[in-house]
Amino acid sequence: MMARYISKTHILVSFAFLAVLLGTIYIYFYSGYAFFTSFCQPCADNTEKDCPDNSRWRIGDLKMQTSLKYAQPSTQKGRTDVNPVTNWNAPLVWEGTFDPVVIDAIYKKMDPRVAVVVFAVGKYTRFLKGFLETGEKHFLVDFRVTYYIFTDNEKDVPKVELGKGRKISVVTVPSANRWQDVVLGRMKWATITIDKQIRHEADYLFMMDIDSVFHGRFGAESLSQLSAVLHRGYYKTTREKFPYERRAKSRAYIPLDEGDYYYTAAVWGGYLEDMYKLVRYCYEESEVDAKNGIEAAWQEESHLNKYLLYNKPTKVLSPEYLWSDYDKVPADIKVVRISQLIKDYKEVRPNGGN
Ligand SMILES: CC(=O)N[C@H]1[C@@H](OP(=O)(O)OP(=O)(O)OC[C@H]2O[C@@H](n3ccc(=O)[nH]c3=O)[C@H](O)[C@@H]2O)O[C@H](CO)[C@H](O)[C@@H]1O
Ligand SMILES: [Mn+2]
Repeated sequence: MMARYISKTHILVSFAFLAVLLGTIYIYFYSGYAFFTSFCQPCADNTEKDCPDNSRWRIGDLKMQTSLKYAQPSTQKGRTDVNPVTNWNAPLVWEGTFDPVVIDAIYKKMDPRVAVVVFAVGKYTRFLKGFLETGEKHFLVDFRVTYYIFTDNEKDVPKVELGKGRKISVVTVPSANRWQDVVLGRMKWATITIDKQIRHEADYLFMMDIDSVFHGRFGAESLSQLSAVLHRGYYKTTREKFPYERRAKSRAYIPLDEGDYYYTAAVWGGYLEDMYKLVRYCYEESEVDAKNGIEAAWQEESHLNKYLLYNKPTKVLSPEYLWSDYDKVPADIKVVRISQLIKDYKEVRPNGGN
């Protein structure tokens, strides 16, 4: 009787042990596989050796030191003239929706390596000095920043004094005859260079136009997995007026009755691998368009807007994060953090036009 009882228990325990063992083996292999595919998939040649672990830096616990002094946040008072949240519950960042003291205290603990990709091809090298000098005053001050300057003219890259932990890295790219080829070429050369170099050196990446000057704080409040900026020209416009690509033949096509916002392609940022995926998407989609004999209305900006409609950004930045000297500053823009310069399009671009 006792022997039979023991053997029953024994069998049960053995089964349980076997189940746990098989489960563990399955989870180990399955999640190992999922992990492998999730971070190696974005690599161009899909080989393991070219896939460094860029999951190291993530916006993590929002920890802050003790004894930091700052104004108490209110549950009642805040911006009421603008909407500080999207309908998918992501922050929409405006002056007055964050406390720089708190944000800096939190994000400096995380200390990401930030890459800024800018192109200065042809006559656009003239914008480098102003961009870099003002960037040093206002852009992620005290953070680790590397400006990747893509140019066809290395000798026109100015010497600019950089803060501690900040660098310039020059990448040579070919000249172009059409400005459209430069703006679309950005997606191609950025894809290649992120793949080869930048992903080994950075955790976070911004893509920016060079024809701009910083005027105010552009800080860690802008960081998230994927952050996009509202285009200053369309942030109060109904969706059918957005300058999305409207021809169904293009991969960037968006129908008139769809759309959240119109985002600019002149400032966008995110975790390195998320940005890599998006930059590469814009490159590949524009290649498909080219094969079909079409170029999207606003080049990579059209593809970017298509992507962000169906893959929502985790933070939306107000037009404070890219204004333009062409436009008067309205009352709801309390701070112009960075602004596009007025330029003579005909003179500065290889094939004129705007
Ligand atoms: C505010 C905004 O929405 N900007 C977009 C708008 O820019 P813009 O009209 O401001 O275009 P742009 O002339 O600044 O060109 C975009 C960027 O490409 C680079 N560049 C361009 C031409 C050239 O000969 N050499 C050179 O280096 C440079 O970094 C420049 O800042 O339309 C472009 C093309 O559709 C892009 O989508 C821009 O992001
Ligand atoms: Mn521009």
